[in-house]
Amino acid sequence: MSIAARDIHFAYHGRPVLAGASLALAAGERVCLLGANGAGKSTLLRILLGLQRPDRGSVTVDGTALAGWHRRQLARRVAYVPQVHVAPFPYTVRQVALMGRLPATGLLKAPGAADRACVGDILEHLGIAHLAERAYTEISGGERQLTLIARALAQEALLLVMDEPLAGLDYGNQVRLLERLEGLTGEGYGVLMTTHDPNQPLTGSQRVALLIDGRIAADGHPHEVLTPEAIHRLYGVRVELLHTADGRRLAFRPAGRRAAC
Ligand SMILES: Nc1ncnc2c1ncn2[C@@H]1O[C@H](COP(=O)(O)OP(=O)(O)OP(=O)(O)O)[C@@H](O)[C@H]1O
Repeated sequence: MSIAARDIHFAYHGRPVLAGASLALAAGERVCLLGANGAGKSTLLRILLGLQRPDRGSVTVDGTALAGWHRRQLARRVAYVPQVHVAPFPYTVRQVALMGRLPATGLLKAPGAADRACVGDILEHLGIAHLAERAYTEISGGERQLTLIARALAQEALLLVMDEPLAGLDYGNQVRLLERLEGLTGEGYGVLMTTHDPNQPLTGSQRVALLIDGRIAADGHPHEVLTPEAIHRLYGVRVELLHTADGRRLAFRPAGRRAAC
């Protein structure tokens, strides 16, 4: 299963944002999309999901143009995990996750026993079963992110598109969420996520794509794509790459800084 955007052009009110961007995601891989603020990452994700129509270019799911998919069929292949938001009503975690069953049950039917069992299994699998009856408005940002992932998994989609899933999470929750995402890709899910931290794809991502000047300027293994030169092109800052004693890539840090003892 795969989703692919090819040669996407898009402008808001005549102001170009995307100018020939191409990006694909297949089941079983984790891809990080990096780009400066305003580069067009969220716009590209929305176009991939069919939430915004490109001015030019095509998006296909399993080789078929988005327009050829029924909305409900598509929802069972590709799921969107938005940035953590506060829900207007205090739905419980279980109710939020159950919303993911809508494409399967239809709007007019209440979820049945099989839907409830499916959601129960997913909450268990993601380690948040103990939160099932808690209000979504009264749990932490990390727990909300996991609840939104549970909703996406309940959709039965194999491809997950996530807009800055790590934003606002403390370090512990970032590590735990990344471990969960790694587990999901190991189970065959495809994960496309945006991030602002160039260190994050150094662990666990199979691919990283750089969105610069409206195009994907590089797309490949993080070790090949993420260089100090690439970080300079992306963000306009000079960095150096730190290595472990045995030569593995560890992290970027601003160039010229002395290490703390
Ligand atoms: N609805 C809109 N109407 C007009 N301009 C928009 C709209 N949404 C986004 N833009 C503009 O399009 C550009 C790309 O926005 P987008 O949100 O896709 O970037 P981004 O890379 O996700 O940014 P960030 O990292 O800051 O979230 C920005 O300059 C933004 O101001």
